[in-house]
Amino acid sequence: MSPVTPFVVAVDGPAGSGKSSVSKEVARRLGYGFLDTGAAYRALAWHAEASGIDTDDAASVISSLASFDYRIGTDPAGYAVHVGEADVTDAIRDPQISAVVSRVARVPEVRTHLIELFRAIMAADAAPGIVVEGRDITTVVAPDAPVRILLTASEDVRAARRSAELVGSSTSDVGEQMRRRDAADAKVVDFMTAADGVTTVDSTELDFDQTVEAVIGVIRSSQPVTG
Ligand SMILES: Nc1ncnc2c1ncn2[C@@H]1O[C@H](COP(=O)(O)OP(=O)(O)OP(=O)(O)O)[C@@H](O)[C@H]1O
Ligand SMILES: Nc1ccn([C@@H]2O[C@H](COP(=O)(O)O)[C@@H](O)[C@H]2O)c(=O)n1
Repeated sequence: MSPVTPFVVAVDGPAGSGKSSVSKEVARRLGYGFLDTGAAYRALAWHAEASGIDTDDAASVISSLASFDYRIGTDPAGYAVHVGEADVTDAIRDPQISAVVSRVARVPEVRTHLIELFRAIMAADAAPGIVVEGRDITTVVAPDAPVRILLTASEDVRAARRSAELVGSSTSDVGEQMRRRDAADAKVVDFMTAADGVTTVDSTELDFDQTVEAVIGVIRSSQPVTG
């Protein structure tokens, strides 16, 4: 296993639970790096579609890894995702990518390849800590992280928050797409129940700032008091 930076904050949870937005803000406030792992699966789905590959065909998806020139920064203030020369930061959020991303994420060779990449990024990060978020971070990518959090919220609240971002989409359609993606992803990894040693932060009744503070509270309570 590759080495990881000394202070990793691992965050997982279901779709729309706030993993990326909350983790990014936590990292910004603490001066930590931020790694959005879902962006890599999304970018690979984008790359496969852009290359005319059938994302249902695992062998073709695996072969697309050879030309997958993926780059993501860890500065929470300068978040950007590139595949080759293309800036795909916005394109990978398209509902069309959300609809197919689970197909590439279920391929074991893809997961092995990307998990190695995530561990290398974590190990190379120069910040004093790094907040890493995605479906399997507390259980597979960084099971030994000193802080492990399952960020969640009720299905209705998650659907309402996500649909508020998407112009022209009803909450019920968005909720249905999230349910479908969570069901597909849950066949690969469990992100609905907290594993041993993982702290649950439920933001159903919290606003964004309260959720960020709750996560920072968990991080602070897990650090030894000095001085
Ligand atoms: N506590 C909160 N209160 C209000 N809005 C929130 C809260 N937490 C997150 N949000 C908002 O909910 C939306 C979904 O959050 P985000 O995209 O970070 O979720 P995610 O878990 O990364 O989703 P996905 O796995 O689908 O990428 C965003 O618009 C975010 O600003
Ligand atoms: N650690 C991860 C992260 C993501 N995935 C897959 O990617 C999809 C998109 O992730 P978002 O966090 O951006 O929503 C997600 O639905 C999973 O299919 C993963 O498998 N493991």
